[in-house]
Amino acid sequence: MLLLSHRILCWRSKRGVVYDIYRQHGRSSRRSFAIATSRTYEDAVDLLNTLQTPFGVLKQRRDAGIGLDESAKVEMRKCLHQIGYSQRDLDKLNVIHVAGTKGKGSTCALVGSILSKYRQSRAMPRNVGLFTSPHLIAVRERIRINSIPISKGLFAKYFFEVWDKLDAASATSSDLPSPKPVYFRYLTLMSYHVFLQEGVDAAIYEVGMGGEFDSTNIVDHPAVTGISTLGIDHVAVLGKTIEEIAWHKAGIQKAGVPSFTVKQTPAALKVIRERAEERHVGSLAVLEEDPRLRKVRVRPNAPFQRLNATLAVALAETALRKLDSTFEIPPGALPEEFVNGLENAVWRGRCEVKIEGNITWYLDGAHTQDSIAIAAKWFGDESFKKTGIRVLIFNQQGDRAAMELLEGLFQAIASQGSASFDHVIFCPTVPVDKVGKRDSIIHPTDSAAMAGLETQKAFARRWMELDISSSTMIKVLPSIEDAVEYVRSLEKQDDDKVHAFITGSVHLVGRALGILEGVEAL
Ligand SMILES: Nc1ncnc2c1ncn2[C@@H]1O[C@H](COP(=O)(O)OP(=O)(O)OP(=O)(O)O)[C@@H](O)[C@H]1O
Ligand SMILES: [Mg+2]
Ligand SMILES: [Mg+2]
Repeated sequence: MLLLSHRILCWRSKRGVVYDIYRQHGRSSRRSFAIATSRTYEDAVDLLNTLQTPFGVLKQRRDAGIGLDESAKVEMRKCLHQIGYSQRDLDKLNVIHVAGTKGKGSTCALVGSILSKYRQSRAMPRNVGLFTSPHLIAVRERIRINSIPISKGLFAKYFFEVWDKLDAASATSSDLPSPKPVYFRYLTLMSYHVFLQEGVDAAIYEVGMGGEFDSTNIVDHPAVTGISTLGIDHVAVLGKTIEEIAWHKAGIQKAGVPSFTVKQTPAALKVIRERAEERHVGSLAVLEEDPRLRKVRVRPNAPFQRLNATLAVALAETALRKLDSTFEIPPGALPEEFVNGLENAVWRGRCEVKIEGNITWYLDGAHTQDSIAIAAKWFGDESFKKTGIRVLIFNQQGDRAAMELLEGLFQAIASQGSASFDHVIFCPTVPVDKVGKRDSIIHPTDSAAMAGLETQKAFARRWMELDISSSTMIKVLPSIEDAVEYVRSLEKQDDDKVHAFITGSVHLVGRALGILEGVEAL
């Protein structure tokens, strides 16, 4: 059913959930006015997807130069109260809060893995929560307990509990009905509910965007805060300079709370120090690579990952001391739990290698200039000395300077010598002719450009200009499924080794992993 008036757009989903979208002052907000008749995980994800901000609205905001402000935090605090918690309840979570341009998710996963080892050996913490973004395959990957994504059943239960509490608060309020928090805010709110209900006493939070105005930044007394490597990303929202970006990220530091960062450019570090002082943090330490990591096999064994591990060690140690004031690491080598935690941490889709017969898949979701250079170097180190056919699969359709990203990738590959790709494939992340999985529906993309594969065709033209000397086959394919099939057909034709590098977007890598493994979540 689809009813359309100039004020209200209303539709009924297959499962009988009715939604409406009110158009107010040119901006849309949503509110469910009928009770869902069915409340499965799928229903929850469908409802959650209605909270995504449409591409057009994002674009309008960007074009008008509207940046971030306090509003997300104001709304989050209000909603936290509406779902039955006080600010002080969040202190029970002993939050480990991580901001940064690159390495946030990896650092969070490393901390989670270390704490999980202590949970096994000493029952401290009792339960470890991990909130990260974006997800690779299923949205429930964003909320983990003891490293495992919460089940579909738990996701649905907590999703609808939050939904109902917000509806009830809205119904009893004398104010106009307030729209639900948007997608990321809703998930953040829900994560607090999940962790508090499930007895989590150490919760690791990856910032969504920036830090100062992020919806994760409403915890007044975290156990510790960490700022990973800073660089340039999200310039439309955070600013074009490293100082502006650092200002946002350094806004997670809190009064009386220890703060850690890693070595940064002097300009970034200056801002972090100023913000630490302004906030009266407990202490600020700027970490160089931890010498105790020399004997630890972090994966990949690259400087950037050892720096993430350095930060993770400091964050985990501080959190453990918060849980047990007598906790101390003996001088010298790292304790077994730290070593095992670091060596066995799993963070999918980042520098990941998968072998399938003669095909080796190299998957990395890098999508900034700095990280794509690192990913290209990693691929070169892993594959250039080996014989076989080399394939690149690339996409980037978010709010980024995608062409510069592609050029950066080309340069980073070219700078490693004469090896190059035999096949280069550009494809959209969500197939244009197939219905995408509901977990991977991303509204903030330009659907018109996507339908015509305009972005991918432009990538192909640019690669052709850059790659003048080579005999590379350049292709635009309608979906990542087709790209995977294409690579598999190469293996069949030549019976040769194939090295396939998939990069440029976390969403692309996630979808590829879903196809390769046929799983619903990672
Ligand atoms: N410290 C680092 N410095 C530079 N690049 C890094 C660093 N850590 C990781 N990377 C690169 O960035 C990619 C993404 O890493 P990760 O998921 O940890 O970052 P993130 O900050 O969570 O990024 P996102 O913006 O996707 O949330 C990795 O696959 C790797 O290529
Ligand atoms: Mg990011
Ligand atoms: Mg991340």
